[in-house]
Amino acid sequence: MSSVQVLLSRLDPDVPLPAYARPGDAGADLVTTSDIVLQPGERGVVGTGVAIALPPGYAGFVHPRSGLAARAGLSVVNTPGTIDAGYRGEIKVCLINHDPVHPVKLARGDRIAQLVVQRVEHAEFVEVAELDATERGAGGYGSTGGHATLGADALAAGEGTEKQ
Ligand SMILES: O=c1ccn([C@H]2C[C@H](O)[C@@H](COP(=O)(O)OP(=O)(O)OP(=O)(O)O)O2)c(=O)[nH]1
Ligand SMILES: [Mg+2]
Repeated sequence: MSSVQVLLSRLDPDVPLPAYARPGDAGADLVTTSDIVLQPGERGVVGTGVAIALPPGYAGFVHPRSGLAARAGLSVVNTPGTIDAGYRGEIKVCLINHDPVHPVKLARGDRIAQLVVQRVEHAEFVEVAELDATERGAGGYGSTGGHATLGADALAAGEGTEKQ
């Protein structure tokens, strides 16, 4: 995998640097600097103890970890969180407990999210009178079918499709 050098400042001297758990991993794990308990449905912002300077043309995206999501219902509210190249503050993570019953207990140093660094482009928005025609057109939000979790009654009632 190609790599890009990203300057980093540790705001909390005891936290580990973001690290890729395996050589081909896309995300470098981030840890929480604080202990936190999230009740069912509760959210909370935690620090990661690091600030970075991404080169221009790059952005960081804070993704949830799938293991914690599946086992505990833990996710990131604004997934993926966007870290702008110009941002020099501490990377923070807005966690949420989606489990309907059990609290999620996290301890300082736990790996709670992962940072994916990607190249990004700025769009040059060019206004035109009409857009070109495509096969998809304006069809979206399930226009191709595949409502696996919706029953026939719900589909007949139009649930899961855009309301006009
Ligand atoms: O999960 C996240 C998301 C964002 N940020 C920081 C870095 C990012 O560059 C900045 C702004 O994020 P965003 O643009 O998503 O938030 P906003 O609500 O639009 O704030 P702003 O008005 O500062 O852009 O906040 C984080 O630390 N963690
Ligand atoms: Mg913003």
